[in-house]
Amino acid sequence: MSSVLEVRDLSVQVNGGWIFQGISFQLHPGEFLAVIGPNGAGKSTLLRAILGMQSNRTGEVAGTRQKRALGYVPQARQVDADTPVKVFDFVSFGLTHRLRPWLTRAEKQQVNDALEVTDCLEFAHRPIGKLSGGQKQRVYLAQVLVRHPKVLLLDEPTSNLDPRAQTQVAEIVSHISKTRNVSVIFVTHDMNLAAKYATRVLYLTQGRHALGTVAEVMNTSVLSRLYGIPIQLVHAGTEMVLVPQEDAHVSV
Ligand SMILES: Nc1ncnc2c1ncn2[C@@H]1O[C@H](COP(=O)(O)OP(=O)(O)OP(=O)(O)O)[C@@H](O)[C@H]1O
Repeated sequence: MSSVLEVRDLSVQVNGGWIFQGISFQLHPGEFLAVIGPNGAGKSTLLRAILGMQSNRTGEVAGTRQKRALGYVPQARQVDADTPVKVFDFVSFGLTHRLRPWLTRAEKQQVNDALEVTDCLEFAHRPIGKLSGGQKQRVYLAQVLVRHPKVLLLDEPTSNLDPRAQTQVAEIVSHISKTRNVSVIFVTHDMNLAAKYATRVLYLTQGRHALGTVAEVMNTSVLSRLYGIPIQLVHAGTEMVLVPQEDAHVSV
């Protein structure tokens, strides 16, 4: 199967230290790659490096000649509560070559399609500033989907959302990935969310990384190597929790 994106030996160095080093992977159509790791591990830096927005990058990114093939939603986008722009118009700003003040019938259909697949139709004519955090995340997703990207790069689209809204966003992204063959790079802190939806996981921490299926990466030996200390992976019901070895006696 041909890949839509190929990352070869990607490294970023800042102030003489490596944020990450030698990351290589191929992303296939419809794949859902979760990038996980603690604060400051370099997850956002990795997305920026893939997009060519990061200085001090070495390595290569191939397979995406057209910029619009990449749909990027950066971390923590902010829209002022008083912003009067209606959701429909906000999503239409994502259309390429939107230089005219009107939309063609085909463009309106594109916007409606993006609103529908992200479950935003019911508030399409409300001001975006008045929406909840989860609703806004879906609108940001719709704004990039309107261009029919081949790859979605989503930087923590579920942070600061309650569990129900997190699941709703992840379900929508997973559905788009499966039904439209869109590849996804989904940054999250939440390894349980990653384990539920990802076909592969890239775990970053302390300049080290591991890439593979959930079972290949989310295990005691790989995590202990990444963190450089013995780590136990404790299963608490349906959830996984990382426990440093000295605290492994903690009952859950
Ligand atoms: N251009 C730069 N100049 C200086 N430091 C940088 C630069 N780019 C990234 N960094 C540093 O790289 C590290 C990784 O940051 P990054 O935001 O990628 O981590 P993250 O895993 O996304 O964190 P979080 O989960 O908190 O969002 C941080 O220590 C950050 O300060």
